[in-house]
Amino acid sequence: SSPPSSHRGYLYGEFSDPLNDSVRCSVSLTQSSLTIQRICSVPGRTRTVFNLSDCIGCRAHRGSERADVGAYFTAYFYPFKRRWMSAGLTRLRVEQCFRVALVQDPLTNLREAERWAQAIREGSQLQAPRREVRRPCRTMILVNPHSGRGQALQLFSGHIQAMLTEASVPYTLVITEHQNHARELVRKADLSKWDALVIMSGDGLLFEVINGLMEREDWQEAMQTPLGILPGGSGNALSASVHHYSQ
Ligand SMILES: Nc1ncnc2c1ncn2[C@@H]1O[C@H](COP(=O)(O)OP(=O)(O)OP(=O)(O)O)[C@@H](O)[C@H]1O
Repeated sequence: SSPPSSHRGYLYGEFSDPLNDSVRCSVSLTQSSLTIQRICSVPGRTRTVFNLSDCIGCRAHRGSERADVGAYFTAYFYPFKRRWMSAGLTRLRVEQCFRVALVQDPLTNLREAERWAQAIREGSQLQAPRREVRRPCRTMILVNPHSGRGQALQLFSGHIQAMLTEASVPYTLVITEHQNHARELVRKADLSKWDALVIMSGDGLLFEVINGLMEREDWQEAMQTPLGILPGGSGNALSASVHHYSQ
């Protein structure tokens, strides 16, 4: 890789494809976007632009092979795309990984990958004015394993867990064990430990959590805690309404 130049809000570098070292691309980061241009002699559609407002996170890491001196940074985007055979737009996950091999020293390469990852993370946070929760967002996630067809936990580990890791969201998972478990927990919890409470269930568990918050002595302050709902029930009417009105 050639050494990147940087000045206010701008970073430029040349990296290789992690799967094929001979495929190289130039990457430039501005305050609002990440542009990837494939370096090749054949003209064509080789330029891709990602908005940083669609980026949920970026991490730097070493390769899986010990002998690999290169380091990597991977950015996770969720741009709106048209799903095949579907009329509406939906957010689809796109992962972009780059190999940094400036020098033969793995640590220097890792430091450079970290620098890029941090710049992309900071840029994406600045581009998301609607995100009101602070970062890192310490989250308590309550899952009712019996919600819907009993698949809420499976949905969590299949879809949500990886997104939280990619977005560097530290979380504590609580699997409810009985009716009113969430209500009692929230009523007594030290809410200063959490920046957000997220419920993965149908409507019933959110109802419990709101009741638990309202039953506290400090309910006025407690009700300011950001709440999130991930559809895990059968109907998910509340979750669909919240999503609809938040657009
Ligand atoms: N481990 C548990 N065992 C039994 N009941 C539970 C448990 N955890 C939560 N509950 C209770 O189950 C009720 C129903 O949960 P929830 O609304 O999440 O699922 P659902 O009824 O399947 O979803 P939907 O409302 O979409 O049909 C809640 O009111 C909650 O009190």
